[in-house]
Amino acid sequence: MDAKSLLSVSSQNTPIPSLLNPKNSLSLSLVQSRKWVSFRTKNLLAPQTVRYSRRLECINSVQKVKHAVDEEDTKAGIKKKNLAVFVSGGGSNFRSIHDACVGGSIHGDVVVLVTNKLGCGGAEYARDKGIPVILFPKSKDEANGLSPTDLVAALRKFEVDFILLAGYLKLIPVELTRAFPRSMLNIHPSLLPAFGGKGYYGMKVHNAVIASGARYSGPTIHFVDEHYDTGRILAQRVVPVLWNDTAQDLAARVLQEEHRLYVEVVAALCEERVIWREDGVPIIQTKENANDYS
Ligand SMILES: Nc1nc2c(c(=O)[nH]1)N[C@@H](CN(C=O)c1ccc(C(=O)N[C@@H](CCC(=O)O)C(=O)O)cc1)CN2
Ligand SMILES: NCC(=O)N[C@@H]1O[C@H](COP(=O)([O-])[O-])[C@@H](O)[C@H]1O
Repeated sequence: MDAKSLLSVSSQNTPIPSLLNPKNSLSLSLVQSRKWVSFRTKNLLAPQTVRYSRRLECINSVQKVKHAVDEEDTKAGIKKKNLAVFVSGGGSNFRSIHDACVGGSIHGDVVVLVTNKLGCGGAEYARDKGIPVILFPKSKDEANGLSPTDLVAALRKFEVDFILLAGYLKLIPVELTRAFPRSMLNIHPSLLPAFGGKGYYGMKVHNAVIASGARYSGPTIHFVDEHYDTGRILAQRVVPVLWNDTAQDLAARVLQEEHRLYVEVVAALCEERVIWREDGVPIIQTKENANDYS
């Protein structure tokens, strides 16, 4: 079945997640599994799809177009990275990262979205952008969710390089942390290790910070291990906590900084500028000076 017929097939909501995976180009495979959640194709002409439709139109000179696409896929000899984003809520960090990928400031593509809430804002945004959505984990009210081993297999099929947790509220099982060593990040809305761990998510974090009288807060981005919020810290930003701040005021100030920080850090990750110090602490090589780290 060639790509064009796959495109028409997808309009019947048949899942063809690999369609948007740049690695599959014209030899697209149809994923025959009732467990995939298909994506809406109404806005299939999202930027990355326009690039593929150009490839479809130039089928007779695929070598020239493919070469052009390959140039887009490598930057200074570095392969473009495939990203999986995990969300449970509105997905504003996911949108920031996706926008940065489309705009080119992140040398990556969001190839799949994973969520435990199919109706959340992040999943809706993904479907509107033609990004495949996977339900994880299985639960009593979402029986169609994937098991950890099925999820690892699905992420391998998408050739995912990095996993980015962005407001995902379930514990990532050890099957995933072992399958993606030093390749999974999470963003947390406090200066870890303070105000982290089980029970610390969303507004609960900001309420605790305000109640503690802390004068500073801010986002932390860390690698993910098998426990909540204990992985190696990669980046932090500090924002002030004002004397008359409500938890909502603080949440908004931290979230604004999250959007900036996550895009900066994922850009460094995709450009292979994350280095591991001998003591196991990850650091970021600055874009401007290869001898300077943050
Ligand atoms: N293995 C890991 N999994 C996850 C991590 C991690 O560091 N390692 N980070 C979290 C994100 N997170 C904080 O950044 C976090 C999310 C949720 C919770 C929590 O207490 N969840 C509740 C359930 C909430 C719900 O279902 O609505 C709970 O487990 O009781 C703490 C921290 C993502 N996964
Ligand atoms: N402990 C995890 C946690 O609390 N994560 C937080 O959830 C929010 C998700 O917002 P978003 O869905 O708009 O990106 C963000 O503030 C993120 O730091």
